[in-house]
Amino acid sequence: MKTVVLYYSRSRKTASVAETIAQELSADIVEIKDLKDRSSFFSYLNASIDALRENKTKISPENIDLSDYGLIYIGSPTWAGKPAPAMLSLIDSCDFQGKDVILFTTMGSQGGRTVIKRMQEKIKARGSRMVNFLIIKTGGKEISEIKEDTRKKIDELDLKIYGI
Ligand SMILES: Cc1cc2nc3c(=O)[nH]c(=O)nc-3n(C[C@H](O)[C@H](O)[C@H](O)COP(=O)(O)O)c2cc1C
Repeated sequence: MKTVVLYYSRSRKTASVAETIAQELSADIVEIKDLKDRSSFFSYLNASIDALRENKTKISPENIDLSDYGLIYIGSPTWAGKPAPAMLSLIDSCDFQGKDVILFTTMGSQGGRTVIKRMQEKIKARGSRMVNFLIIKTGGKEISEIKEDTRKKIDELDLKIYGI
């Protein structure tokens, strides 16, 4: 059973978690891009509003063929206690029927639980089940620390036993 890691990342923190997971688990990895420019400091407020309202956004790739995969990791940063719009848009556009899913989120300090809960509801409605989840705190941390924290979590949660 093949594993894939799908993620969105605005400032590369969720990307570093996703890359560590893919490396440790020898999984495929796909980055989802949000076609709305969210790079400037001023887009922060808009990004939070979009997340809070669960506004859809245009993404690339628009959807992903998951038929080769049995286990799917889905990762998003925490935005105003919600998943980033790119990941909710992706979940709505892919076929998750019968898949096992492990969700992960990064956050500065708080709100990760509600992100996991919301993504869990969304994937359940699309016919898959969450088998585990990870929340990684990134506030004040270097990328190397975030990667180390991710490796520790992978061991702690025994994530290598899934998808064998
Ligand atoms: C629009 C926006 C909203 C955010 N809201 C929260 C939040 O509610 N709680 C929190 O702990 N961090 C919040 N953060 C911080 C990010 O969740 C955190 O820095 C995350 O690791 C960034 O991931 P990324 O580098 O993959 O984009 C927010 C960041 C942005 C840009």
